[in-house]
Amino acid sequence: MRYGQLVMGPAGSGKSTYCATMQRHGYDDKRLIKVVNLDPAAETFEYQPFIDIRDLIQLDDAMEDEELHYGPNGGLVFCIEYLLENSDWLRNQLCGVGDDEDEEGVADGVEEPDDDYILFDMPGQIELYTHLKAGQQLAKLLESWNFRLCSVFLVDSQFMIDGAKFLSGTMAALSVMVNMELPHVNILSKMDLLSKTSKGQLDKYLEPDPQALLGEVTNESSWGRKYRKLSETIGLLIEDFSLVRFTPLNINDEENIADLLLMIDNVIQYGEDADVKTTDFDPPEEEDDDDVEKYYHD
Ligand SMILES: Nc1nc2c(ncn2[C@@H]2O[C@H](COP(=O)(O)OP(=O)(O)OP(=O)(O)O)[C@@H](O)[C@H]2O)c(=O)[nH]1
Ligand SMILES: [Mg+2]
Repeated sequence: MRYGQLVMGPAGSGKSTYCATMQRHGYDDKRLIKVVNLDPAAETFEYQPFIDIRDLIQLDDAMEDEELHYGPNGGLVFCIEYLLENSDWLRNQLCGVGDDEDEEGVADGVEEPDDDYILFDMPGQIELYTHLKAGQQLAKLLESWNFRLCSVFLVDSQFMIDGAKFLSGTMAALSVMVNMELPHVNILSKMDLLSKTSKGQLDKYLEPDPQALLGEVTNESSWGRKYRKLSETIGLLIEDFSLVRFTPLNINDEENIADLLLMIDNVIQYGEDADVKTTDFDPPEEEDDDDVEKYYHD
């Protein structure tokens, strides 16, 4: 089994910084956390990439191509689709097969390494995860290569300190959750940049009281007043089903980083395999009640 976090979020929300922070935290803990850069437009980052999509395709390739003629946004989507079409390349890289061996296709005999822990630093093109299928296809591909995955969705905390923004950030997180169909963790990034007052404002939303929150949303603008009932219903829905929760991250606070990593480890059941009991006794047919009872009891 291998473990992976798909690190997603809007442009500039702190994805690459999060990956670098986790990798450094891992080093300090003598734990190897690899990072794969899947952003073809990335220029610099502070982590050591284990694999870099730019070795396969760069955004400029898609934009400068005479036939494709993409702008930056369409170009980015094209690059990710190109990666999915050339998934052999990614699989070879993930299995540590060098480029010169690629010619022979994916080496069928190549074993996937065990216990790898990999963060996938994704592009800030939110539609890849909210409604396009590319994000989900990548997840399915990785799962077929033995990865146990979790979505990690970052939202900049500076954009979450009033009711209307909080509601729209929450809806974005919800659409990623629904579209990706993976265990999901939301992070409020850049907490170190919030003033004391803003932190206080944010606290109110972290344990949301929809009435207080929506009172604010709905009084703010004429739109808010007009659609008061709609906003209230959305707020109550999120509250009732505990659909969306955010965990704050201050990258200067080691304890905060450690707690967050532990939480995500639990979500992907990293390190728990030793406790998983398996059985080679096939579940019996439903009709035989005694056998069914014995199986589950055992
Ligand atoms: N102070 C502070 N700055 C941060 C933090 N996270 C990111 N930044 C800054 O915010 C900017 C964007 O951060 P990135 O990590 O590149 O964000 P990203 O989500 O990878 O951006 P794209 O890949 O362009 O979508 C950079 O200038 C970072 O230094 C944080 O936790 N604290
Ligand atoms: Mg980035």
